Amino acid sequence: MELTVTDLAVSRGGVPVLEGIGFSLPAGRALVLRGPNGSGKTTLLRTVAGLQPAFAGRVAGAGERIAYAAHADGLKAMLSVRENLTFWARVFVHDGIDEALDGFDLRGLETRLAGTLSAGQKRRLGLARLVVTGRPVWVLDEPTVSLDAASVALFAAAVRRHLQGGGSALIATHIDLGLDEAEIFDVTPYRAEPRVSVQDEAFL
Ligand SMILES: Nc1ncnc2c1ncn2[C@@H]1O[C@H](COP(=O)(O)OP(=O)(O)OP(=O)(O)O)[C@@H](O)[C@H]1O
Repeated sequence: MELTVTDLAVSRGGVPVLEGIGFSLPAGRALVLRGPNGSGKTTLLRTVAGLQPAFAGRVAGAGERIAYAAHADGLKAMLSVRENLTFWARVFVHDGIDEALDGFDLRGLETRLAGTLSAGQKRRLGLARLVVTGRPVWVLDEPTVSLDAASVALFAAAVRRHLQGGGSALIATHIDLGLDEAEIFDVTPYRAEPRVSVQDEAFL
């Protein structure tokens, strides 16, 4: 089943941000959202994840198929790395804890409290959580913030495994992930149609 976005329009704080957005994301594929700051990438991801209402258009194939990872890592500071993954695996009634630990190089940190991790280590754990959700559509907002080059490569490899397993990924990022197989979708800043005044119309 593919994720399909059709003619989507979204406002934030009463101001139009996105209009006429459409794409489809089949199983096994990744789509990278590009666009300048403020163009609406986060807004689009939040709408796809069901966290932001649209005022027009349609999102199909999302809902409970989505695993959403935003800027905040959302970790339980007083649980260990393994306990965090176990917690989320139970919430999503899935497993994959060992795959998550191995995939994000977290074995050496398994017993550490999440609250004591460095920013990049927290990010790795936050992303490892995707694996234990078992959900097919990963929706990721700037997933590589705080990651060093080696961790970006781990992340790209995890996405690739997810795609090979029949999953898909929608990713907003400003950096090159090295995912050559990903398609690019440009989110262009919303521009209101220029209004033509009655006076101007006289000259048209
Ligand atoms: N709660 C809000 N109220 C009003 N405007 C908002 C709100 N949240 C976001 N916006 C505006 O919506 C527009 C799109 O924001 P969004 O965060 O989706 O952009 P982005 O492409 O993800 O940006 P960046 O690359 O900086 O992360 C921006 O102009 C932003 O200021």
